[in-house]
Amino acid sequence: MGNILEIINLSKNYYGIPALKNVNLTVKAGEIHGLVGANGSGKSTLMNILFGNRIIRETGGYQGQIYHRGHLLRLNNCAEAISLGIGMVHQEFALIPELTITENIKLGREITNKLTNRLFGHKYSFVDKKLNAQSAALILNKLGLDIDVGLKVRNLSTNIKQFVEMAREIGRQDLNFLLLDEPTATLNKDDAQLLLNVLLAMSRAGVAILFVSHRLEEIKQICDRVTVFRDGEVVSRYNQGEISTTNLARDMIGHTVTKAVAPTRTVSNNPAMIFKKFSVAMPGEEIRELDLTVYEGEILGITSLSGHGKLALGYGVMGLYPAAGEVIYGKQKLHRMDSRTNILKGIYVLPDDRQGLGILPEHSVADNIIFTGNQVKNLFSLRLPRPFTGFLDQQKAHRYVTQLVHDFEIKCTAITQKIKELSGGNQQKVCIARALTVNPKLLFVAEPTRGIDISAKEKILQMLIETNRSQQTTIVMASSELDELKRICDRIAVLVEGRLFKILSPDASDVEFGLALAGEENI
Ligand SMILES: Nc1ncnc2c1ncn2[C@@H]1O[C@H](COP(=O)(O)OP(=O)(O)OP(=O)(O)O)[C@@H](O)[C@H]1O
Repeated sequence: MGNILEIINLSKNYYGIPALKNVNLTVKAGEIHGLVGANGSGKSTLMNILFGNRIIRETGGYQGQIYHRGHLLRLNNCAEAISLGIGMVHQEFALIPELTITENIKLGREITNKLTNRLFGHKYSFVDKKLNAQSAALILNKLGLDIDVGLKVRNLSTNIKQFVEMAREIGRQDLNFLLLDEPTATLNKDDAQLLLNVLLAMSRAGVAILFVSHRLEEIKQICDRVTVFRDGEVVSRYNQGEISTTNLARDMIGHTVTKAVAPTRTVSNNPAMIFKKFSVAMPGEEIRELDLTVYEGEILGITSLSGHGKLALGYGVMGLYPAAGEVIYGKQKLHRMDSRTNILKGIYVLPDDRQGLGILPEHSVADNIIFTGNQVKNLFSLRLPRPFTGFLDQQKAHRYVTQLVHDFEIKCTAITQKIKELSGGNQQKVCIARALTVNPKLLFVAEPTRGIDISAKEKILQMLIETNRSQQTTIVMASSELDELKRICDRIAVLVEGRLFKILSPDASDVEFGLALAGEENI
């Protein structure tokens, strides 16, 4: 089969710092080609070049040649890529928040009304809302999602947004080359499998796919070939049959990875937080009348299928979506679901929506790490008498941030670098560093290892365990990564349709979890 894509000696610098060095790569028609590498190794940069993303031109372009179906590719913008049949599913979503799910999926290729087509021509015809909605719902059904397609994207959870992004691309008839930047990062195994099946079907239909994932098992399962990046260079390449997750991990990280595991123990039965008939109206991810007790000092896992509520609990407590019911924290009822009030009480929520809620994009890595700790607890302020309070202790902040950047292996040119210039995984590490800086009594984390490479993932899990054990921080971890939950949690709550279905021990088998996630009792 011929090459859809041929890349010759591709290099890219950002402000003189190399992100890609002499990359050579081919992708054949109908091939699924995996791309793996540690955080900051250049994967998204390559994808952005291939999709004509303007950040590439704004930062000085690239060197080397790219051929798409035999023609030299020189893209000025993403619209040109789309017109050539290239599609992209972004790591950080590229959806229009104010439009509905249908409008996002059908944008630019709406089905128009037959009668007005005949009267005014296609260009001036009315959009057939009903048919568009039916078609969007059908595409989402292929991905296993049953949702009201009239909902605005602004209010959706990250995993539902991921389905919408994917649906927008698979609904295209003209697609010949699809770029996927971690499309399964927000999905649990079952949801991810549905998506992988769709990718396999697309490849059988001749679409070439470049597939970035930190889940090496997925790479092994569906890729015809895989290329490994380290520090912007190709370090190895494997054909299907030769792909082993151990080799991929070794090549991309350069060392072996030790898995974080928390020894089992008995936790206190003092409640840290009690939810009584607690509901959160997060569209597509609602929690309905949840009764749940979180115990002091435990790590409680929360999992569910996509759209069944696992992400909404922390958002509800912080008042980011309308909530109803009762929450008792310690011995007192929480009267206000409000971020600042609750942070002062020792509650902190690390959201999964990094771009929307997690980072201050125009600020430095250092500012992002110390921001909440300093704003709310004055952790880095000079201890001066009034009225001289509020000045930053630069040295203390510098020492602290430098240490965390080292411990978390955050890849940045300096702690003064703007966070928006970091790779996605490195931004996520900064968000976690900020949460741990606040040293909360009760920490809600949602998808903490999303987009994180296999080495840093274990470091983050280890840090959560250490914070829990040494600071007695109670942790509620919402995740689609069952394996991670099983390794670090004391108990795991399974939600079905926004309600607590079951609480399982981390030792429960995958079959028991599978049944619970599907809302079925053990036989
Ligand atoms: N806009 C930018 N300005 C400056 N440097 C950037 C910019 N975007 C990316 N970089 C740098 O280029 C390098 C490669 O980043 P890239 O996002 O391509 O990595 P990645 O392999 O996709 O990582 P991840 O797995 O974390 O998504 C990183 O060192 C990053 O800091």
